[in-house]
Amino acid sequence: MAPATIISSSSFLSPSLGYLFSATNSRTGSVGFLASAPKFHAPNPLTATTTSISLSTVRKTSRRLLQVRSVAAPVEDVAGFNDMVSGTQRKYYMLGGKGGVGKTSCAASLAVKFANSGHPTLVVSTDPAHSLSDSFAQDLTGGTLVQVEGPDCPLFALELNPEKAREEFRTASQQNGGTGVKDFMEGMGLGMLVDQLGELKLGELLDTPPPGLDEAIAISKVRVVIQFLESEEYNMFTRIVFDTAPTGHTLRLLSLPDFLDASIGKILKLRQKISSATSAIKSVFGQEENRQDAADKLEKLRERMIKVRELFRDVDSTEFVIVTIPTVMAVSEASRLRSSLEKENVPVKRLIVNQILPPSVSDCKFCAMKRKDQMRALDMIQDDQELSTLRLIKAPLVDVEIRGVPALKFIGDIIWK
Ligand SMILES: Nc1ncnc2c1ncn2[C@@H]1O[C@H](COP(=O)(O)OP(=O)(O)OP(=O)(O)O)[C@@H](O)[C@H]1O
Repeated sequence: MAPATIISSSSFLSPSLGYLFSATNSRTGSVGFLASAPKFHAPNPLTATTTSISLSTVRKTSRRLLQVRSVAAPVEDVAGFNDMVSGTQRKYYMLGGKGGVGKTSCAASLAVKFANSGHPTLVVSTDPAHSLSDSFAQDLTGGTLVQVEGPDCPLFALELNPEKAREEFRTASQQNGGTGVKDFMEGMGLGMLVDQLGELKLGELLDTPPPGLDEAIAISKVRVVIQFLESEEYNMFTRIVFDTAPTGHTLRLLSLPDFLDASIGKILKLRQKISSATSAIKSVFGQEENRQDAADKLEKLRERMIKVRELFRDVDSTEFVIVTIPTVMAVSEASRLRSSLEKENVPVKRLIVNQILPPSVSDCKFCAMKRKDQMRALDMIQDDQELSTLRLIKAPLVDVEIRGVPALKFIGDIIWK
């Protein structure tokens, strides 16, 4: 058998995890890692067997591997990271998939990698069940930008709070002293049309929003944040990474801008029709200002929705990265997600298959079974017409919890090459 070439290696000292070490073998694709000072177990990258070695040996080996890398090895371009990192124009990456597959870990590690590659980066969570704080091991709650400590370049994080955004939207849509959709509609001069508008489900939309609206509002808030970032003070961000909610939420979110645009468009048209006829009466009752204000707010919401839709579909600046794990269920969901994204014209180029069992020469019965299942799921991807055309990024299951910037850098260096 031809000797393996070590093509990459990395190491870091994590306060909570001890000294971690990784090396990738170009022949087997195996990733060896995990060591905890002063003695630890690490798979030997050359033989894929586990050896007990000391920290100083790891340091020496690590140095040697880095030398090998810098002298002989071409950098593997599995994820096409060079392409992702090149250029200083702003790019948006949305990571999404089934619940629990590792979306947050992949999004956070990408953000760290961008920041360490020289891009001032913002990572935003639109998942109502945020885990960015857990992932970065730092309190990022509160709905405002928080700087993440550790990366070379500025990295900021934002956990959007849909509840808060909905409250703000609700307040904005209410008339003086009024509550709920009826007053809002009356404020729009559309009180008498509430019944006819039932078909537009506006009442439902505002009083009991369908799942996904929270996120749409949150995303529209993102747009506001982005506009804010576009101000001189914040125009430094060149990469924005979104950690999205699980598939169902995200799909509804992607189709919502169209739905809202159409609904709001119809409402505004109706309002226009009746406004000239009733303006005299309205001014007698002194409500014209409020009505105009409500109409302006609705129009602004519509404009934001259009911008969100454009953002989702702009091939030059935006990409949706699907994250999955090698199980039949997760792959099937990833396939459906790709197909739905395609229908929505959302650009997708990459698929991460996360938590793949690293190679081993001595599988236990459980691992052997698990590996077989994973192989089946990976074969499924090859045969799937939605997924087989995507750039496949295989990420190993690591034996530590991916928490904190050093751990994210570690996994990021494996995934994003
Ligand atoms: N490659 C991996 N190896 C080992 N553990 C992993 C890997 N990827 C993710 N994990 C772990 O799996 C758990 C879930 O990961 P993560 O929070 O990133 O998933 P998620 O898809 O964002 O979840 P949710 O849908 O709940 O938001 C975390 O504990 C994370 O550390």
